[in-house]
Amino acid sequence: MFVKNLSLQHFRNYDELTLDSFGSVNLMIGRNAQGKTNLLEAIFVLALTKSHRTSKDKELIGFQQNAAQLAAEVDKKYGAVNLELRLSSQGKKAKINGLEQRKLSDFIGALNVVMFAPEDLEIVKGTPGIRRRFLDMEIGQVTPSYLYHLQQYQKVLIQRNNMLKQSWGGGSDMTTMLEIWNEQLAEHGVKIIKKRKQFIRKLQKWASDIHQGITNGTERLELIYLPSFGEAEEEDEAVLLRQFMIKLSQMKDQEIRRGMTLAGPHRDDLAFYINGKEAQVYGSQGQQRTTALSLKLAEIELIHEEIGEYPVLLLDDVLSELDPYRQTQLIETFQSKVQTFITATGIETINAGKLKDASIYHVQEGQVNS
Ligand SMILES: Nc1ncnc2c1ncn2[C@@H]1O[C@H](COP(=O)(O)OP(=O)(O)OP(=O)(O)O)[C@@H](O)[C@H]1O
Repeated sequence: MFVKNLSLQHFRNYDELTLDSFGSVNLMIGRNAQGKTNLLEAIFVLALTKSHRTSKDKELIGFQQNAAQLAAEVDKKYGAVNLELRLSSQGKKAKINGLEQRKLSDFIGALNVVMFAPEDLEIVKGTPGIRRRFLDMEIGQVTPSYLYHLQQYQKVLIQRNNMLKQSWGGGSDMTTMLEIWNEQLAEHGVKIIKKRKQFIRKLQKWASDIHQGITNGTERLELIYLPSFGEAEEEDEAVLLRQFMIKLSQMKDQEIRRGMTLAGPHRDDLAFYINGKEAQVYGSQGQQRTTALSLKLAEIELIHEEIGEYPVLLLDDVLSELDPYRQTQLIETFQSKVQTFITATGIETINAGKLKDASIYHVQEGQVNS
């Protein structure tokens, strides 16, 4: 997959911008707060209709503006596609080749990206919610139906939680309503859990190989899914459905007392183990960073395996954070097979000698010069 060009209107600090003829490796150089990350973010938003760093679309729209427009032409295995996305307070409008898409999930996946940014360390170190967001974003990119089930699940979850909060005292009316919600929750929840398990199993395969390579064979990385019920290995939908329903009925009294849903994919987590020890608890900062890097590199391979072509790689301010060995390892992974966009404050901060034929862009106060 190859992003040929990008145009932005009222996106972050870009009033009007058109960049043509991107190369295989594109280096965005500039001082802090000039708009380098905003460029990578724009490509990310065109892929997922969401930012990697904020859930508030309003922040993406230029100050004093009502709407932002993003567009790019992407070369894919089966031809070129034109992507357009408009963000405004009324919502999002997405077009592929000029045709408006009824559902955003029909737009997501036309462009695939893998973003690696300093905050990805939080996938290893941070709260379970960050890991679930990581899983949801990554699976959603390659499996649009996952996003549908996620949306439906979240709707049911809100309604079910509202009912639990209203504390009807657990009478028979409530029991009947709960049973209806339970069925809907489990129907969508099971699809989400199954996909997450499959994704983690495949990601584990790539990530552990890559991690071994980066650490010269000294570290064995394992990814372990921590479901809120049942066994991590169970992937049979009928079994999962039964287990989910049983768990919900076991938790009923506790849920009424606490006024919230206590089992389901919204309570799942993912753990990383290095040589048998949990990285979040025992890993050094360096090991946690390498784990995040292995995950991202694994994603590149996984997307390739799933859709038959490589995603676009977005490296935001990360090369300078890696030691020369890891930088080289990373560069060798993407060089000549994955189109890459890299931000850095100065060319001297990265091992530019290893980068072949990089196109260089200078970013200053929302203006870009090549
Ligand atoms: N909605 C917005 N409208 C206008 N400008 C914005 C908006 N959001 C952020 N900015 C501006 O964008 C700039 C930050 O851009 P960006 O995050 O791309 O920085 P950067 O060049 O990657 O810097 P660093 O190297 O520090 O990460 C800031 O000047 C900020 O004021």
